[in-house]
Amino acid sequence: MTATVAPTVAPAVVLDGVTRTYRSRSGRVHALRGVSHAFAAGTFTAIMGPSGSGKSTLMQIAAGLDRPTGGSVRVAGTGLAGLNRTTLTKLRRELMGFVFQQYNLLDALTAYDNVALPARLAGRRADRAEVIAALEAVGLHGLARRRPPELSGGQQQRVAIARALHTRPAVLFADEPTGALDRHAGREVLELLRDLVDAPGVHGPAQTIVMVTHDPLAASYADSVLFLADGRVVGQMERSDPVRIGARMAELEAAR
Ligand SMILES: Nc1ncnc2c1ncn2[C@@H]1O[C@H](COP(=O)(O)OP(=O)(O)OP(=O)(O)O)[C@@H](O)[C@H]1O
Repeated sequence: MTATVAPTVAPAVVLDGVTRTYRSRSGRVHALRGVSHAFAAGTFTAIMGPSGSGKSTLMQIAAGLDRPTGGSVRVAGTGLAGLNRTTLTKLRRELMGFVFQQYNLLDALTAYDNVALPARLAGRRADRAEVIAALEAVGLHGLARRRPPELSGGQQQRVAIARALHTRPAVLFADEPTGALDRHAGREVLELLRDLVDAPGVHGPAQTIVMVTHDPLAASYADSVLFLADGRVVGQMERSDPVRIGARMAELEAAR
């Protein structure tokens, strides 16, 4: 009998024993105390935890925006340690996309030009078909000529997602992407993120997403939720509902 071996896909992001210590006036702050985790390619992970648990630090380090005090980070097979700033910036542009609570769009530019901007800043010509494809992927093709003030908050966030996707990143980092949106617009953005992982045929290869959030509803769209407390991973929950996720968060808050 032949054993069936599941195909192994290299993880998009691997953190191995990552520590981060900040020096402050009141002494040392251990923001991360040894975090190891592999974010599988083509999966959507939410990072949750009480305020100050290390979520932003983890995201910054995974994205090469900050360096760990100890341990290592690999993104799409490349170790970030020892890369100089220029190489790291290039790697970030090529491998990573970012979406934040604030959309960070330029009001003077159309949606199309906002999406094309990163390629232009990198000295490349933005491919028209690819920009349109990115806008189509977020459901905004018909609004390509509008400027951000002529779009709703949810539509603006979708432009920001299209801008992040345009470079076809190996991993999309999202920091509270629905934090500034009302519930309805927030759900639409979360459904879009979910679709990017579920429907690779429509949008290109299955997207890897790492999202920091305080919102159990947002986390319920992820394949798994990684819980942090006091700089450590204290649990992981496979795709779950907002009530269970919220209950786990309440336990962590109560234990502080
Ligand atoms: N630049 C810094 N200098 C000193 N301490 C810092 C710095 N950045 C973060 N910290 C500390 O590191 C710890 C983790 O912070 P971090 O911002 O990663 O937490 P978080 O889980 O993202 O919090 P929040 O949910 O409030 O955004 C906190 O105690 C914070 O005060």
